[in-house]
Amino acid sequence: MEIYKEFTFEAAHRLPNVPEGHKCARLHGHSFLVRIFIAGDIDPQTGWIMDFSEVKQVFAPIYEQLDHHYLNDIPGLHNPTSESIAIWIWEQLKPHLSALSQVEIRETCTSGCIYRGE
Ligand SMILES: Nc1nc2c(c(=O)[nH]1)N=C([C@H](O)[C@H](O)COP(=O)(O)OP(=O)(O)OP(=O)(O)O)CN2
Ligand SMILES: [Zn+2]
Repeated sequence: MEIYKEFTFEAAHRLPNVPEGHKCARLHGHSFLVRIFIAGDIDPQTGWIMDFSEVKQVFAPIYEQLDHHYLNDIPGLHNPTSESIAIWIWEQLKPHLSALSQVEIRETCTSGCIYRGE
């Protein structure tokens, strides 16, 4: 079974590698949505896979780096596409959350990506 915890953060970015004239080369912002998925078995004692608040606690320092920041300034996010952000979050989170199974990013209401570590 999988559980997820959802977060939203506000951030600005621009995409430096898009073709000339592409709208995303210009500075703009999004209300990003992040879903952190955890896979595992239900503990018969607690009745849960993991406490949602534990996911929140582990994600907190990563969240602080993202919320109300200019993403291009963050080391490792010089080209902050949804894909790069998902991989960046995965690489920071996985060492602290071994049951992490998926990171989902939604950049707009209609656009996003899912990363499962490969
Ligand atoms: N594969 C990706 N494509 C695009 C990314 C990305 O991260 N990965 N990012 C962007 C821009 O950041 C843009 O802000 C979001 O894209 P888009 O869906 O085109 O935004 P719109 O709100 O304008 O979408 P409409 O459906 O056209 O209204 C671009 N591409
Ligand atoms: Zn954008």
